[in-house]
Amino acid sequence: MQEYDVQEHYDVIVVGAGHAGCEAALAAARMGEKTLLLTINLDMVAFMPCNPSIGGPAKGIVVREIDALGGQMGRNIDATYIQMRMLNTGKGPAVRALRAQADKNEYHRVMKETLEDEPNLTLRQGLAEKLIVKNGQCYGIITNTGARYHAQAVVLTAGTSSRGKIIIGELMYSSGPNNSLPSIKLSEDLEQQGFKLQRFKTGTPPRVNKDSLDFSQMQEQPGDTTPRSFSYETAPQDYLKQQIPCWMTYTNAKTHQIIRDNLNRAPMFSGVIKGVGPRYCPSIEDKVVRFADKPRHQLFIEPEGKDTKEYYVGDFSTSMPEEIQQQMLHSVAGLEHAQMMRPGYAIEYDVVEPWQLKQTLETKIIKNLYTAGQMNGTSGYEEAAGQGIIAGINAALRVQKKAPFILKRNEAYIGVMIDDLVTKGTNEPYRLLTSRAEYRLILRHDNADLRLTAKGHELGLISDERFQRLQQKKQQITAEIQRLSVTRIKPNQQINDFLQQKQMPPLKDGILAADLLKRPQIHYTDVLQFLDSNPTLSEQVCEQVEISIKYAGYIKKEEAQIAHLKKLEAKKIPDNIDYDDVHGLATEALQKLKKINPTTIAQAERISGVNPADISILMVYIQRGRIAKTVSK
Ligand SMILES: Cc1cc2nc3c(=O)[nH]c(=O)nc-3n(C[C@H](O)[C@H](O)[C@H](O)COP(=O)(O)OP(=O)(O)OC[C@H]3O[C@@H](n4cnc5c(N)ncnc54)[C@H](O)[C@@H]3O)c2cc1C
Repeated sequence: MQEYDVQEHYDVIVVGAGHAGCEAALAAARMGEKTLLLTINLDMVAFMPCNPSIGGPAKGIVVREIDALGGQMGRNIDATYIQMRMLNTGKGPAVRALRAQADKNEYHRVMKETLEDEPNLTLRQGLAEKLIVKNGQCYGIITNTGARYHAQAVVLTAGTSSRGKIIIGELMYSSGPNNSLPSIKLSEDLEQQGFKLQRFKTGTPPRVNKDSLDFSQMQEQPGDTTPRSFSYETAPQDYLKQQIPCWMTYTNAKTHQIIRDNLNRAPMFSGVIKGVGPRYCPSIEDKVVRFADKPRHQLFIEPEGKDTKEYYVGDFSTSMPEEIQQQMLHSVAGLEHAQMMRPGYAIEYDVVEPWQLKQTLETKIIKNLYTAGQMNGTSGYEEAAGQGIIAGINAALRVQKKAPFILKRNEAYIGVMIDDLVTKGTNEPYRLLTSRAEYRLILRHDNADLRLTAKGHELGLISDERFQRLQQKKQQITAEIQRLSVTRIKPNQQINDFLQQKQMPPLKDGILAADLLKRPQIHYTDVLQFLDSNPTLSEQVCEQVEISIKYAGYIKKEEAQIAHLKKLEAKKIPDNIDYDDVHGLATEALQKLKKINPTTIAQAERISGVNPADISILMVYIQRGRIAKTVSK
């Protein structure tokens, strides 16, 4: 192919308009950089190849974090959802999670429109095959048509297309998701540049036609009657008025028998395919074998949109041959006559081993080259988008010659995820879980704006007006907490009757309003009835007041741990450290420290195989000033 230089000026190039690529490109463009977003197929922008839903435990928090930083995912799902539910409402605030069922085509269409409307952004169809690299620095990409695009920074977000291979029973062929073109040469080029790649796999269930389903045999899963939104910008009057229900049914002994009888025909299960699969989204074959004592597994039957009859059979992901998938479906209550519109399939793809990345998602091997999303070893739209916005921001900051932007573990789930990836690597598709965060009570769904909006504003991604609104909200929360902390409620008939109803002893002396609120089963709105002249506050402010007071003890504990972490984060490891010169390190610690090259003592501590004794040795070495010249990373 004859190559030619494209005569267009770009600062940042983003390859791939999936969930990571859309956020990366929008962030870079909104920060003022001329950005090219190049993708294999414009009809698959922000495409959801698996479950058409956004959010859920931990993932929903990431969507809010993206929104607080000025990203698009929250706004896009608010504009295109067909059902919204808050999960885990009976549990504590740390694990509550918003989840929305998306209209898959609308989600794609609205995101594409947003990209098209973005002033500094050029959206173009094309397949990137090679990087332009000189002296260890990336200057652009070359496409399959020979176009050479130049820029100062490049973000790769190739997703499951990276040397993708689709598997349906005995059928295997080279392909990206949903029969799209695979990205083969870019993978080969990355290997040639010295990157270590590994193979992961994932799967998706069959889709069925609504008209062939018997919903009378399923349980309805309606949306919440009190609507909510992911984005802090979505106004309540824009909430969807008529939600579409999802449905639930179960597998049974017959389904499991069909699966067991055909395990040798499921290559993803039988081991014919070597890629590592997602532990937290196992195929139905996996579940039947791993949990052999379970008589049934839940299946969620979910619409793919409001203008389509296609329904997604959730939790039924499979790589069985098509005919077996039919049999499996027909064994399930309500699906006896299900007409399969698309078979389920598995996909195997390449991943850049993420320890080769810095916390900014810039690669350690090639300067000005960033990678984000599924190609860094994660699984999920939200995980991809969370990395995308960070890579896009850092690419723009590099062009602007400004300091990088890193979210720490105590600041955001996005920070937890990236730190896990670059510090520990991953041997399987990485999914965010609330259990991965050590500061769960601080990294809540409801306070993402309080944690991150100021950062988004500083980066130029949040408007002054939105920032002012946040400042006002903060002031109202502080003032109300202060008021409840000094206002004493005197004992009287009204409060004692109330306490009796709650099976609590009556008040003898007065009680501070905040102390009353700290009691279990007592809410902020309960306390208000015993106070004079209450201020008019938004629901969001009331929620913060209640959580801040009720969980004050736990929050304080986490804050103390964070203070300790900050001390360790402040202890930088010089870039030019020669670990071979640090005597006494255990062999495993030496190898890992050389491989990961941590930037702080806190990060070094989190590397598995680096023990407290190694950390002490390292700290003494650094304190003694054995390093000739300190170069910041
Ligand atoms: C079959 C299947 C099942 C899945 N199941 C689950 C699941 O159960 N749970 C879960 O959490 N996640 C699942 N996922 C993963 C989910 O789809 C991804 O996590 C998410 O889409 C990743 O976003 P991304 O932006 O990183 O990549 P993608 O969404 O894959 O987007 C990558 C984009 O880059 C484009 N591209 C690739 N290479 C090039 C190139 N060389 N030049 C130009 N453009 C390029 C592609 O065309 C695509 O548009 C599944 C994915 C598939 C395909």
